Amino acid sequence: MLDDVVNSPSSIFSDKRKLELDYVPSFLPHREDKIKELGIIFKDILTEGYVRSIRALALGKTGTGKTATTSAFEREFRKIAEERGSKVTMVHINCHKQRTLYLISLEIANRLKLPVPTRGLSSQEIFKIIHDYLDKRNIHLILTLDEFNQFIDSAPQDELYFLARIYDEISATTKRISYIFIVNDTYSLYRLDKSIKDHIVQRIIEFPPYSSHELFDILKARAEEAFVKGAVLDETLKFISDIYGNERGGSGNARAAIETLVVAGEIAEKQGALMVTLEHAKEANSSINPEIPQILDNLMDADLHQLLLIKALIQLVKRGKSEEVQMGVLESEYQKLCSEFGEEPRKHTQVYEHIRRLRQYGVLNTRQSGKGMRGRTTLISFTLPLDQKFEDFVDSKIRGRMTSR
Ligand SMILES: Nc1ncnc2c1ncn2[C@@H]1O[C@H](COP(=O)(O)OP(=O)(O)OP(=O)(O)O)[C@@H](O)[C@H]1O
Repeated sequence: MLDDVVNSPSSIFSDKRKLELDYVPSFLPHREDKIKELGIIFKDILTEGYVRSIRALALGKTGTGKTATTSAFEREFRKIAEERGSKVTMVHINCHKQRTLYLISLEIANRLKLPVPTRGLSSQEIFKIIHDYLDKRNIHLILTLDEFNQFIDSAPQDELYFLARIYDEISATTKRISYIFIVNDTYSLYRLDKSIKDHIVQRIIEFPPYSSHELFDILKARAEEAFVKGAVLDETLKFISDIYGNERGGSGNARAAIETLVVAGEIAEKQGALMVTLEHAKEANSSINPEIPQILDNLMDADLHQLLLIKALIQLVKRGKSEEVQMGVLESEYQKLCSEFGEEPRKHTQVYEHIRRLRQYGVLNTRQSGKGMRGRTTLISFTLPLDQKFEDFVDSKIRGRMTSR
């Protein structure tokens, strides 16, 4: 153990990349059964002559391992297919990034290295080209659509219809495209028309929030990969997993737990300590997790523009007399803030969508103004008390988003 400590360039971290959010470890504690479930659902695709399109729905709250698990499944399934000589390819798309059917279709073509003209074709036509390509080469595609609720919430009905009922549009003997839809709340699904829902909600794999002991195992495995051997005490991991453990009122979010561990490690490193102790974890927790753990937890993933909207609201509330701010006022403050940060402000509909999302996260309240005000307008306020810690938290997240570009 001393060898490791002395020879490592950092006395704390041995490989910090292993703590990055998009890193998928080779072993996922408490999710191996979900990988198996996916394997059972998709195994028929490996059989020569299989003609059907399979649909699985991964459902669970934020940080419950949906992305990591489906990515691990894709990696393992690809390997098995290769060993068996079956032609299966996987494309994992985040609907938060590829927000329209057109962008999704282009991204699939791009990942398959399929040249398609970027102008002049509709998304439906691009899908047809993709299907022909798969057909000619006898390939099955498993398309994972991550954060699919974003697509449900923003896509026009006809695009949703096309995606879900693709084989009404493309006539094919062998249905080459199967899906994994990833969704973090059922609210969007309930709103779907039955004619679409039945093609999406077929086989559901649930991802429950993690309990404390599950989070402990996740953190332990991750600490072994990313930290110098013995640098993180078990009591440190236990403290963090108890904060987020679902049965103790926490969110059961592994992302937030890992992020707390990273900050604790950084504090320890800055202090020149050889170990990440309970005190470091406590300090990390209070710096990133003040009074309202669940809300801040949700904000861990917030988009830069959601954070800028929050900052704009903070400024207005601090400046103004009222806790509630009109939508239009917030929007123009946000636009000013964007120009200070050199960011292109988002359009009204997207701003609206961000506000809706922040309301879902529990950060904001919205209500329609009563009769007293000219016309009806949306009034927006914070659900949590404004304090310096919260402001600092938002500022640090904005800095983080700006520097990670
Ligand atoms: N069982 C697990 N073992 C190891 N790491 C995990 C596990 N579950 C989640 N993680 C890690 O926690 C973080 C969040 O997980 P992931 O992104 O898969 O969650 P998610 O359910 O897709 O969340 P969201 O709905 O917010 O996208 C990632 O860094 C992931 O590697």
